[in-house]
Amino acid sequence: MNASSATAGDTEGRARDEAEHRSGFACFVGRPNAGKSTLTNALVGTKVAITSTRPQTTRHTVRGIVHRPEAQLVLVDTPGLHKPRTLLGERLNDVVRTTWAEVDVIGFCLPADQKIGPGDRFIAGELAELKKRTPKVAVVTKTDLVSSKALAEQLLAVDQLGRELGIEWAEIVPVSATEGSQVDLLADLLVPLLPQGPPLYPDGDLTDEPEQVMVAELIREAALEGVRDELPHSIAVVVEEMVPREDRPADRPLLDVHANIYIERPSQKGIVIGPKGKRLKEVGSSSRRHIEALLGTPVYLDLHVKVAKDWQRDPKQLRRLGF
Ligand SMILES: Nc1nc2c(ncn2[C@@H]2O[C@H](COP(=O)(O)OP(=O)(O)OP(=O)(O)O)[C@@H](O)[C@H]2O)c(=O)[nH]1
Repeated sequence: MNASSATAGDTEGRARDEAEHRSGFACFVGRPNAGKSTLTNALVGTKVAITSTRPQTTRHTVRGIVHRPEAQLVLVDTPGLHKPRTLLGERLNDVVRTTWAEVDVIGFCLPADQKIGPGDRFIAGELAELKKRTPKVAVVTKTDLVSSKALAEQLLAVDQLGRELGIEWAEIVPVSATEGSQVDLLADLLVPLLPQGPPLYPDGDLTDEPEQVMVAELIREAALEGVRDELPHSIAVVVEEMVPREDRPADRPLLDVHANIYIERPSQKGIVIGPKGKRLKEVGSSSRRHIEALLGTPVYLDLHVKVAKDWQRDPKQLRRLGF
């Protein structure tokens, strides 16, 4: 084979590869605590979405990106859809619906260890109403927590739920995100449901969430650890500034991060700060470690606690806090 025919063959091969490449957006929906964030992390292979044992901790739409030679799957992680009680709750549900309308495939997460309940039916009902014919994959999560008999029953129940509501599942996939079981299989099954197209993001990108938002989420996650049950929904974090410290030697950089933790009532200040500032210090040092790991640079973290009175019910404050 001479040089020119080899080149022509290569070009053809590349054109064929590009024609077969698939790319698109997927989102996981499901009731709070269904395991959506953990699954996103397991698929992407790094900590991009915030997980916690508390429900409704994912406020921002975080994208994780799964890179495959033949496909790129962009995961959009939404807050849990739930019956709204406050203005914030309504806004969150709007975010969820807007996301659903934009993605190429929806993964509906149902935990294997809990019977299908009203929360799941509420979401399934909304999915059935979706006008666009977006493929829906039922993902039965946390399979490590149940016996194979219980899992089989749950898979049947999910199938039945689809029949009742007129949803045609493209697939029903059992996974365990914490054990990494069937996670790759799920990606394999999602890819063919994406439209053909070139990669949407540069190779190697894991998320396009602005760094400041991710840093704020890491601080909020740390601030939520071990606090009273009513507090989580009252905390918002805004990173005001991230600037490299001047006059540092090139081999010893330092990034100054200034962030505010907002609470709703003055009475909550003590909970966040703790006796003699002990809790706030812990929040600072634990989130700083995560931020340094995320950004790959030493960080000086300057944290302040501020009261934004009843921010969840105030449209102006919600906008300022990024909702
Ligand atoms: N045993 C087990 N636990 C899991 C698995 N996936 C998630 N969890 C746990 O379930 C809890 C909730 O998981 P998340 O991923 O935060 O759930 P989520 O659906 O994103 O929750 P929201 O942000 O509230 O909507 C956490 O304590 C996870 O560690 C799994 O595969 N196995």
